[in-house]
Amino acid sequence: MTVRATEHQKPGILPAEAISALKATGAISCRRPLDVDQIQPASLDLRLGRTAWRVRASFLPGAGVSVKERLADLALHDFDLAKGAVLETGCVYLVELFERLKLPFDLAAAANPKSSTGRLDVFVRVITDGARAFDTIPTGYNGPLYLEISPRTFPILVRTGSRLSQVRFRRGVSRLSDLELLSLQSAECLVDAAQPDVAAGGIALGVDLAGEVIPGLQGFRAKKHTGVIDVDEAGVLDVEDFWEPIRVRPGRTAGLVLDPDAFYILASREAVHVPPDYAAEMVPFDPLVGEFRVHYAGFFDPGFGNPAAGGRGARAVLEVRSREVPFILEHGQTVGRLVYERMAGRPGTLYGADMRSHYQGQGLKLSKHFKPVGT
Ligand SMILES: Nc1ccn([C@H]2C[C@H](O)[C@@H](COP(=O)(O)OP(=O)(O)OP(=O)(O)O)O2)c(=O)n1
Repeated sequence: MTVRATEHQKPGILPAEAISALKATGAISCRRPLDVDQIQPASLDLRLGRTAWRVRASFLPGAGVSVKERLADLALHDFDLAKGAVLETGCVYLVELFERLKLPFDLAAAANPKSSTGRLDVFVRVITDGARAFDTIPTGYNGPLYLEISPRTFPILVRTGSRLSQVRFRRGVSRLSDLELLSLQSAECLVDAAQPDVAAGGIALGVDLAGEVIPGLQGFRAKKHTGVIDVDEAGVLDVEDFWEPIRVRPGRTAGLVLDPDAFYILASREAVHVPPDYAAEMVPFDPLVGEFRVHYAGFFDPGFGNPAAGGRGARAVLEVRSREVPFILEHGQTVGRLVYERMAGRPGTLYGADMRSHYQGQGLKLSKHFKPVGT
């Protein structure tokens, strides 16, 4: 007898409704009730708990060792986040999250910084007890979650309940092959490129350095020695206090020399679209191209850029840093790949259908903390 797979049993990324069901069955538990908007179309935002530890260095506990055991050696001091605290650049902090997981044996989870966190150049990664890899929570994991936080450019003000990271739940294998990706590209136009480049399970994204998104503007370079950014306050900061605009120089080749000490916000040349039954993730274009790194935050929600959810194709935001040496980026150069995965079911609310979505239909967009510029 064949049993018809229900939405909650099908392979794929779990939609909001199935994430709610995990909460109901105790696979997700929290020390305080979920915030109303904490479950997103294909992910759950994770909240900072009360205590932060400043640690000597980033670490992975390794098999059989708990994070608390490692903290006994590595913590320099701890402090309370209840009334808010500033996390300084160049330091590594660890915070226990409110959410705990007790995953069934057919469900794994993967964490990623929220887009707003990546756009501020705050490096965050989830670790678990016994972890041998960051941001990876294996099937059957039963235990607490911790967030490593390391602000790179701006000092940030965080508090208990701040949401810097998010987690997706995945059943089985749901990634599209190159062939499936090509056929979805012709049916749905995932990336509006004249000649889409599909390889290694991803579709290539290039960088716009010709000022096609906001005329005359290539992007933004972060200023140094700035004030503090409150991660929970949207739309309040003046762009010029934190960013220098990088302008296109008429008559010059559209390129940009990346300074290894600087952080840049750029936009993809192509508009991106995620159909409602899929979720996407931006991955580095080629790990062998080690000169620069694009993006820390790579989850793209079902409905991003989709007409059904008020989008009309939206640019991906590229968070870019050069590594050891200055590196020249050229207009249109491939900087990342979007991989697409099937959803286990279509989420009831798509990204952008809700007024709280900050980046639907975006052009070259800084994080939500800044007053809007351009598009
Ligand atoms: N490098 C990236 C990563 C993501 N996104 C887009 C696709 C996502 O669907 C959208 C929102 O991502 P998050 O949910 O991570 O962002 P926030 O939670 O910070 O924003 P919001 O408050 O709008 O949910 O941003 C992007 O343009 N460029």
